[in-house]
Amino acid sequence: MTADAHGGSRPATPDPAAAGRAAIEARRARAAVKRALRSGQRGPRDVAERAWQEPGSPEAQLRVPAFLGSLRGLGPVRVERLLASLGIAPGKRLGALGDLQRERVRGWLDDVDPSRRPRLIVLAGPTAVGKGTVAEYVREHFPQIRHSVSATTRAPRPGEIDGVHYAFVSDADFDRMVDEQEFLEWATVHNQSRYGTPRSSVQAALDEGSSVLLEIDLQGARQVRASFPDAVLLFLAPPSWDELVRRLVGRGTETESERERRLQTARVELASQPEFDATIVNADVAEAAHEVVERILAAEADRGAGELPSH
Ligand SMILES: Nc1ncnc2c1ncn2[C@@H]1O[C@H](COP(=O)(O)OP(=O)(O)OP(=O)(O)O)[C@@H](O)[C@H]1O
Ligand SMILES: Nc1nc2c(ncn2[C@@H]2O[C@H](COP(=O)(O)O)[C@@H](O)[C@H]2O)c(=O)[nH]1
Repeated sequence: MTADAHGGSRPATPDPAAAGRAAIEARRARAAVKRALRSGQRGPRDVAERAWQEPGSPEAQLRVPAFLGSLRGLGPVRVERLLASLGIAPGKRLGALGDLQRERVRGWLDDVDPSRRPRLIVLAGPTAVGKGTVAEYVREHFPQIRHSVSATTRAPRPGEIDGVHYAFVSDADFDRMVDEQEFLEWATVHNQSRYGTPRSSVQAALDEGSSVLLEIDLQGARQVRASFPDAVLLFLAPPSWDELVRRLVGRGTETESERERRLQTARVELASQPEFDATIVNADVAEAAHEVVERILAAEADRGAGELPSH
């Protein structure tokens, strides 16, 4: 609103050029969602859930026929029949579906690809090998894969955001979370700080049909292996020891003594590679991230991950 000559207010003058630019941008964003669906880079379940969680998103603005028509093997005739059987009008946007229609879409998507099951994926490896960097690439390029946000008692590094990179908690809070069995696994890492994977958010993501990536240490990986035999354990290895040290020093976030402590743990972690389902060498971030995703997709197509047992 802007003030008028009489001190009142009136709606801001519409700016047709700005509105036109916004419309073009929105169209582009919807086209990107359709491309990702067509290429398999994003799954239909992920797109639908995003549409229902974020009403303003490009996913929510996508019309249902455009959404369905982007799935492999669905031509216009099958889309029309499907819309009729799901009781959805052709002009409807994905985000505007009612609860019953959403349930019908979910059920149909589950039937379409019953072989695909969400999996718990562990990405472990020595300090500074690039776990966080590779996980970030996966997060940016493959949003259908969820990432668990761990709780930790260590202090945030510059630029780290509470709730995004970690939930930074006090020792007392961590004790309480352990007592209340809130962690799916937890460990004291590098003999210094405690880190744990929250059980409830991981279970929620699996329930929504998404695989979940846990970026955790070797002790955590072993606990996951023991509790969830279906989990896939990936080991990220450096091209060489010298390169690992270069990356640790280059990151510049630890003191000399902290680096020494981390490198001691790294030797133990490197020796544990045979315990993992696969080793991926992180020479190039994009290549390593694509290999991680290929392993996840192969595991999803392989067999189901059951409910998380309570322990
Ligand atoms: N393929 C790569 N080539 C060169 N540098 C890389 C590569 N991958 C990661 N790095 C760099 O290595 C450093 C460590 O990466 P990152 O912090 O992701 O490691 P990490 O395994 O998560 O470490 P930590 O376990 O200590 O948290 C960063 O400076 C990052 O930019
Ligand atoms: N067992 C767990 N290990 C975790 C978890 N979250 C992170 N980590 C690992 O800790 C080290 C150090 O991390 P940094 O951020 O302080 O450099 C690294 O190996 C992480 O993978 C967790 O929830 N459980």
